[in-house]
Amino acid sequence: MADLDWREIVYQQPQPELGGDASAGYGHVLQPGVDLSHGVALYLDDISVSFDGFKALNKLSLSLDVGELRCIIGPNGAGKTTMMDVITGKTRPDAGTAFFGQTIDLLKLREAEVVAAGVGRKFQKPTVFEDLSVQDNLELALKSDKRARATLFFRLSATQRLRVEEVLEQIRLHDQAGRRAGDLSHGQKQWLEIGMLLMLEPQLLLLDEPVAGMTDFETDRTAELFLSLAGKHTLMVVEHDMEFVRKIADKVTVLHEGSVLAEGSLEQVQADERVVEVYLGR
Ligand SMILES: Nc1ncnc2c1ncn2[C@@H]1O[C@H](COP(=O)(O)OP(=O)(O)OP(=O)(O)O)[C@@H](O)[C@H]1O
Repeated sequence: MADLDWREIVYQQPQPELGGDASAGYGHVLQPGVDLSHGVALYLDDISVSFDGFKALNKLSLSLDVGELRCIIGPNGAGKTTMMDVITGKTRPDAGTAFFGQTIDLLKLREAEVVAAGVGRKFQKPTVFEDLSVQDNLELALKSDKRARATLFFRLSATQRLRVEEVLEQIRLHDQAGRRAGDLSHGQKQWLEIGMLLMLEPQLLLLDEPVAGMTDFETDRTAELFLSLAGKHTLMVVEHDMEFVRKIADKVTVLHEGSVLAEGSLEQVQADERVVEVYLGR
């Protein structure tokens, strides 16, 4: 026992009941990594969600490979936000299956548990702590993570500092570390919020309209950032800006009326008559 690193002991713990009580203490938060051994990061099958009889999702099936950067497009009301709500535990579907990796049944987890399992979600509007510096925002993200709190307890502050530096480089705000977050541009705030998610080292990142309101320069920088994150993380990007999608997309999924209408390269889906009809018909 004495030869073992404490962190190894923690992360090798047997799988706790993932559907267990979020307040159950460290037994709950010390989850082993998501099992990505079969190359699938996210698996949704036959998901349906109804709001007062209206089907926001209608037998939606979709899967993302590990490290993939998937763009999700579709007209207003297609069900994109609802799909992210299902993945993150905000909305429970009436039917269907949703797995994160091989073993984590997302439909049994609460929102905080989904985050702890390694799913980060970025909403459209940036929500950084405006009065804190860029660096403090990143540190705060780490401190709010229960896994990190466990490591803090064991004084791994050097590791944390290193992580902050790494993320500052990734989001290209290293020369802005001491700046008040409220004084950043809109795009920089978005990057900072993405950085706050990255502090928790999520396997899967869900990004909702990340370039809305950005300048062309910021949009290009965001494309570079996402391309650099792909491979290390699995990314699901919901976006209406087709120029941005063109810059980053490998595979594109088109949602319409709560189901997958088409899937393929951007060129393939844009050439699909059903897709053209859905967009032009509005
Ligand atoms: N809580 C709710 N109650 C009732 N209807 C809802 C609710 N949430 C979503 N809807 C409806 O479900 C459908 C899908 O909405 P959703 O927000 O998922 O679409 P979307 O593809 O994200 O659209 P947008 O591109 O406009 O953000 C819409 O018709 C919406 O009005």
